[in-house]
Amino acid sequence: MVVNKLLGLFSNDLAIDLGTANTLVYAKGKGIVCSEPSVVAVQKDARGGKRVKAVGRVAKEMLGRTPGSIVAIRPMKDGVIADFEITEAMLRYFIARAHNRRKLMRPRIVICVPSGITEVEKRAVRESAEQAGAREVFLIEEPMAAAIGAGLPIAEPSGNLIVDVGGGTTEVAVISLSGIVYSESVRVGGDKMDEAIVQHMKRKYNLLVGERTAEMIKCTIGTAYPTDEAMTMEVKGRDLVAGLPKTLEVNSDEIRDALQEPVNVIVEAVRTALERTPPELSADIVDKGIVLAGGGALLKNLDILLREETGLPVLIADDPMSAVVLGSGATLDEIELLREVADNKY
Ligand SMILES: Nc1ncnc2c1ncn2[C@@H]1O[C@H](COP(=O)(O)OP(=O)(O)OP(=O)(O)O)[C@@H](O)[C@H]1O
Repeated sequence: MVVNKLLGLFSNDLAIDLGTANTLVYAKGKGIVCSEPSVVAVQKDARGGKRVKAVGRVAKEMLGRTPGSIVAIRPMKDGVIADFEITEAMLRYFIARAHNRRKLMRPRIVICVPSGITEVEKRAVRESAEQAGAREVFLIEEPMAAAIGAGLPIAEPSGNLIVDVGGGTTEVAVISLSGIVYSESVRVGGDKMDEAIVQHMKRKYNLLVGERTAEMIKCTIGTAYPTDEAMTMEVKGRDLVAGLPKTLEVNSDEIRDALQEPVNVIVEAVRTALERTPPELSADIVDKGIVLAGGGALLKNLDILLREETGLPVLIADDPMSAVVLGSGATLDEIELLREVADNKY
């Protein structure tokens, strides 16, 4: 135990939740050392070359606010790498940050990937991490990491249903005996909810709002199921007819209607998982209920809606946004667990 602790102190192994919305890094022996939006601001020069100007929170501030020569990019889209080069630059930056920019031995890295991604996409993630300096790369499927991070007894011969609602994807998985018995990944998550709010503002008010404003509306007054009292907030955007900045008030009922379509896709994915779960494991889930993780789990009353729709108890993980990185971080301390749950097809 003491030896393990000491090894942890000197090791530079990392676990990374490379998410569509946020990237979290866990360093062995230290815990979460970095949690930043997955955004990179790139400056283009006259010859078409690209230079990374900012990464993370600073780059997210620039989204939708950049002059012509700078672009703020989200290199991950729908849970997968949309821009390989920028993802690699982002990973390199986060790895350096996690190590306080000290050049140490090349780390062993555990990276979480959505369960629905193809072998080609997996190879892209693996190569990105290798290019960014990893000595050895292990891939773990997000719902497995989320289940470990949420403290579910994944190794027991008993069914656990985990729903991880991220920015780009929602992963629904039934886990038993350290394996995924059934999984469903839909490319709908927080981003699609933001898009639905942008569309609603355009359609109903002729008001153009940016994705950051839409996200703020969702996090402030967005709900999946009616609340006791309606909430309101002021929203600023650009009037599409007059072309001028405008402020107006929106309420939680209309935002709930706007969110209905993406939220229903999530509910349907959970229903499908329940229908396809082997009966013995279904019986376990009836007792233990559904566990929600990922930032989308924080959408108000999503747990209540799922409870109404399935008749099952629904719990939200203690720290839903960190569940995936905490779960993958835990595998750095338990090499046996890592070998059991990692995708070792390479
Ligand atoms: N209070 C809140 N209410 C609703 N949504 C929220 C809240 N807080 C965060 N979110 C949403 O959670 C999403 C980010 O969650 P998370 O960090 O788990 O995703 P990710 O891991 O980056 O994505 P993916 O798993 O798809 O790769 C964003 O869409 C964000 O807007």
